[in-house]
Amino acid sequence: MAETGWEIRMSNSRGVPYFYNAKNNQSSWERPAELTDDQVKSLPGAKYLSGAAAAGGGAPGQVRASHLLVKHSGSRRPSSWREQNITRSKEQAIEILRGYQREINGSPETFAELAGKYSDCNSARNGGDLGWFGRGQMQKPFEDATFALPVGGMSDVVETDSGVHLILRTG
Ligand SMILES: N=C(N)NCCC[C@H](NC(=O)[C@@H]1CCC/C1=C/[C@H](COP(=O)(O)O)NC=O)C(N)=O
Repeated sequence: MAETGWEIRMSNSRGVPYFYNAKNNQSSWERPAELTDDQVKSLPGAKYLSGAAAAGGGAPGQVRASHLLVKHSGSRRPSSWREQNITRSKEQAIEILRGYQREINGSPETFAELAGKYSDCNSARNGGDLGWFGRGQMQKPFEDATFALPVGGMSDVVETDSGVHLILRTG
């Protein structure tokens, strides 16, 4: 809990984040006026905030996305925080990712939770959030898939040299 007592929780009923203060048991759909941008971004649960709310939006032409990456033996770096030496085949990686895709079933909250547990990218610590990026920053298949999604949209399986991904566009 941050020193202010505020944290961000996901409302199951509405499927959107809200602000909760455990110190005085106060909750609010709107961002508390006393919190600065930096304070909001570092609150517990900030990963649930949409792009605009969490990081004050990106520059024009930028998008924001989260991803769930499953690496395989052919990945450019077949190692991650989860597994020192990744030996699964690409086919196995796709099968595993399809399992997560079924469990996510279109829910951004479940996406963030599964990415946080299973993604082979360090962004797992932020529920898969990669922040804002423009064209030319990510590998092309990932960039094209993200820019083709509507905000809130989820990709099918996308392949890059890193492995296989599910992408959720958040901004
Ligand atoms: N701007 C942000 N937040 N970070 C820089 C991203 C650099 C970019 N990365 C990617 O394209 C892969 C695929 C999509 C996400 C991503 C994440 C990779 C995946 O893991 P790795 O294959 O590296 O072990 N981990 C970090 O880079 C690149 N041009 O290589």
